[in-house]
Amino acid sequence: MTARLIDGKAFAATLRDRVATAAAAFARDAGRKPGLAVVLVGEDPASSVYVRSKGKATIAAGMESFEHRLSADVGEAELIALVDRLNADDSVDGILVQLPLPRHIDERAVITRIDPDKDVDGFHPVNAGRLATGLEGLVPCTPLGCLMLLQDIHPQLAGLEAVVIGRSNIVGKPMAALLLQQSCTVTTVHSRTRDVMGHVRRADIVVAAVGIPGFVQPEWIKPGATVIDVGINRTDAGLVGDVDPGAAEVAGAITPVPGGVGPMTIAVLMRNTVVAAARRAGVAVDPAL
Ligand SMILES: NC(=O)C1=CN([C@@H]2O[C@H](COP(=O)(O)OP(=O)(O)OC[C@H]3O[C@@H](n4cnc5c(N)ncnc54)[C@H](OP(=O)(O)O)[C@@H]3O)[C@@H](O)[C@H]2O)C=CC1
Ligand SMILES: Nc1nc(=O)c2c([nH]1)NC[C@@H]1CN(c3ccc(C(=O)N[C@@H](CCC(=O)O)C(=O)O)cc3)C=[N+]21
Ligand SMILES: [Mg+2]
Repeated sequence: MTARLIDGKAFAATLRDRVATAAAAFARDAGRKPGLAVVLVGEDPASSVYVRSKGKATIAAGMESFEHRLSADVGEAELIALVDRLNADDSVDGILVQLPLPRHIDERAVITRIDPDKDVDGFHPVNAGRLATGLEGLVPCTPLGCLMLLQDIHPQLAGLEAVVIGRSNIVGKPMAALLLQQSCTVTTVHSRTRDVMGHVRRADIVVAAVGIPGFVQPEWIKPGATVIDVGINRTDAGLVGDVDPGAAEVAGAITPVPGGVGPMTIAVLMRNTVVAAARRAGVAVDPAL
């Protein structure tokens, strides 16, 4: 058996089309375009590439893009002052501070400074709390993109066994919260879990967010399970995921790397920006977005 490949790139393109339609409706109703501010500190080449592709996607969706590039030695106070200005700027609906930040800057201090209603990454503890308690908020882009792919394959997620590998605040924890909200039976495993394989073997849905190339072995996968590979690892062999490619011979459906979750992350960022704009302006937005 060979798994169906989940085409995240194509799915992301359809989501970006719907976002563009919603952005145009917003512009008509609110008299201005939705605006996304992206802040990049330092010149890490990979981060630079992401920031450029976010800027392009923002403009292609009919939204305003504000890029702020600061030098690697910028002080924490100066970065926080920029966040304060973006919070106060009415043309800015979404604020994204590219992570990781240089070591001399306290990431937490910067993220908690962002207005939660402009926090399109969904990283602010207020948005984490809203997600955990079922309140309307902004949901982290990568896990929400994974959920959209999963819902496409499993219109009924309720009752399915889901195993999330990894417990970071930006992927694993919000992914588990979203699956729980969908009434999956959710297990989160991490580096201190005694028998990772034993948990993964029971799963109808596996989401791998570990950061170790090829970590998830084909033998761990229950035949027919759906596998979402969040991993983005740069190796000598190129960009690889957290799942061994052999898993495609066992799974029912699997996301490729590249072309799986990565493009969804950017498309959901666009989606979150229009949603944030509509809520801030008090205008309607397509509830299916
Ligand atoms: N496609 C996209 O858009 C995105 C992709 N990524 C990618 O996803 C991956 C995960 O990212 P992120 O969550 O930020 O990574 P983190 O490093 O923050 O978290 C990794 C998690 O994996 C767990 N882990 C590490 N080793 C093991 C092990 N041997 N067994 C079980 N669990 C283990 C860690 O456990 P513990 O908590 O105990 O340390 C931790 O919870 C990376 O490859 C990253 O590049 C990330 C964001 C967006
Ligand atoms: N505040 C913040 N928010 C983020 O969302 C954020 C961040 N910081 N820091 C870095 C990570 C990583 N991330 C990715 C986005 C898109 C792809 C993506 O589009 N990947 C393509 C391939 C791109 C390539 O070839 O390099 C793919 O998987 O097909 C990957 C990774 C967002 N992140
Ligand atoms: Mg730091």
